[in-house]
Formats: sequence, C-alpha cells, structure tokens
Amino acid sequence: MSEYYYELTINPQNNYELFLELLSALTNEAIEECEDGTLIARSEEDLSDVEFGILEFAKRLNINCTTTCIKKENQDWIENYKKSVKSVEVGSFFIRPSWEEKKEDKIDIIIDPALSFGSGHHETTSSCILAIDQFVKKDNEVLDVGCGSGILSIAAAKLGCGVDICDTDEVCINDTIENFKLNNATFNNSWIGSANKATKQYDVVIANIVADVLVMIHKDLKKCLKDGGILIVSGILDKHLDRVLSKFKDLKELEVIHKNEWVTVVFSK
Ligand SMILES: C[S@@+](CC[C@H](N)C(=O)[O-])C[C@H]1O[C@@H](n2cnc3c(N)ncnc32)[C@H](O)[C@@H]1O
Repeated sequence: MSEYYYELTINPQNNYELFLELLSALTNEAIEECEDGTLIARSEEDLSDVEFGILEFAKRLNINCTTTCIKKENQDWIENYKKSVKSVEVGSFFIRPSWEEKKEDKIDIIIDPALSFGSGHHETTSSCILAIDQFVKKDNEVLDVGCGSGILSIAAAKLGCGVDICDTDEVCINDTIENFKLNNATFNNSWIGSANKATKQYDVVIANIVADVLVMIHKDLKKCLKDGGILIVSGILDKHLDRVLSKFKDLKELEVIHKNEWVTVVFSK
C-alpha cells in the first residue's frame, strides 16, 4: 500500500453523464457518484493528467466545470473497519469478531459481521442472551425460531444444550451453519421456515422476531413447547407489548426485560 493516494473531484455544471463516461474511460478506478452531482475518483496513481483531460473536455464543450485533485495520506481501510466492529459483553457471554482476543472468564461467542441479524449489540438480542443466561440449563432441548446469525442458539449450545434452528430466510440458515463451525459448536436439526414445521416439543423455545410475527405464530410457538418449558419472546416495541401479551395469557410470565424501547418476555408453560 502506498503512503499517499490522490482524490480527484469533478463538478460539471451540466452534461453529468458525459463527464461520468469520460472519467470512466480515463481511469480504471471505481468512481463515486455523489448525490449533489460530484464525481470522485481515488487512486494511488497521480490523477493530474485525468484532471487535465476533464478540464480540456469541459473547455471545448464550453461547460462550466470545477475540479480539485488532492494528495491524501493513505489509511489501512481494513484495519479501520475492523476497529469499528466492537465486541460486547452480555451476562456470562463475550461476543467478539474473530480477530479479537477472547476473555478467559467469559463464555466465548464469535460472530463476524455478515448479512444476518444478530451481532449481540441490539437490545433484543442482548436481552435474549440475558434470559438464556438465567433460564436455560445444561441438556435443555432448545429451538431458536428466527435464528438470524445463530447467536442465541450458539449461546444455548455453549451452555450444553441440544439445539435446533429455523429461519424463514435461507441466508440466515447458511450464516448460522457457518457461525456454528466458527464457534466449534454443534446443532441437531435446521430448516428453512418457522415453528409450525417443528416435529417435536422443546424445553426452551426462543423467538426474537417482531411483534406482528409473534402474534401471528403464537399458537405454533406454544405448540412446540413442552409443559413446564420456557418461552423467550423478543423484538417487541413497548407500544406493542399488550397486544403480544394478550396472546400468551395462558402462560405464566416469569420475567420482563426492558432495554430502551424494546421488551423481552420470558414465560413458562
Ligand atoms: C431480529 S432477527 C433475530 C436474529 C437473532 N435470533 C437474534 O436474536 O439476534 C429476526 C429473524 O427472524 C426471521 N424471521 C422473520 N419472520 C419469521 C418467521 N415467521 N419464522 C421464523 N423466522 C422468522 C428473520 O429472517 C430474522 O432472521
């Protein structure tokens, strides 16, 4: 990596597309198209010749166009990005990206940034982890409905539970499978879909999904829960709490966790 790079900005007053086309022809670098109509090219090569070509083109077409070409200090973008991904401590667990060191006195969970929801930072995920810490016991059979990144089922697996995972989004199932490998953990069954496809009853069912979906699938969640089992539901905004609670009146409320405007509820059947 060079110590410096060049940043060329181009502001044509009109005929934006012509300038974009010319810039694309003059450089192989990626071009940033800003909302205000500015074009930006960055390169470790000096872009003064490109700037000269653009200004000559504008002069000949009699188009008002301003440019700047500035030499800037290069940064280690990957290192900067890595620094922006933070680890988080939740109860007994330490959730970290793979490039950070683990904490010896905590249960280690590795989650690298990916598309699926569940880094541990969101209030709903961290509240579910607190609930898992408190209510889930070794050897419990656990179903994670809407597994996302798999963070909750990995937490349960690390406590010594047998876990099944499901999500309506195939990408999440694939990310969860990868994250289980990354964490050297195992699950039993997985499927694309929801709690209605469960073929057995569980000691613990966890569903961190939005209120509307919890209301929609409340019967399925209860059906796949053993008598005496624990149900953890989350993803509920304060304002929707009563609507969700009304669907679980037949269960016993054990704990309600509030974090900012988000609520997580733990029931027993
Ligand atoms: C908020 S994320 C939770 C991810 C992770 N469990 C966590 O706690 O961070 C909700 C997940 O539920 C999935 N989902 C949405 N509707 C669902 C449904 N009806 N059944 C199962 N999963 C669903 C989404 O694809 C998404 O991955």
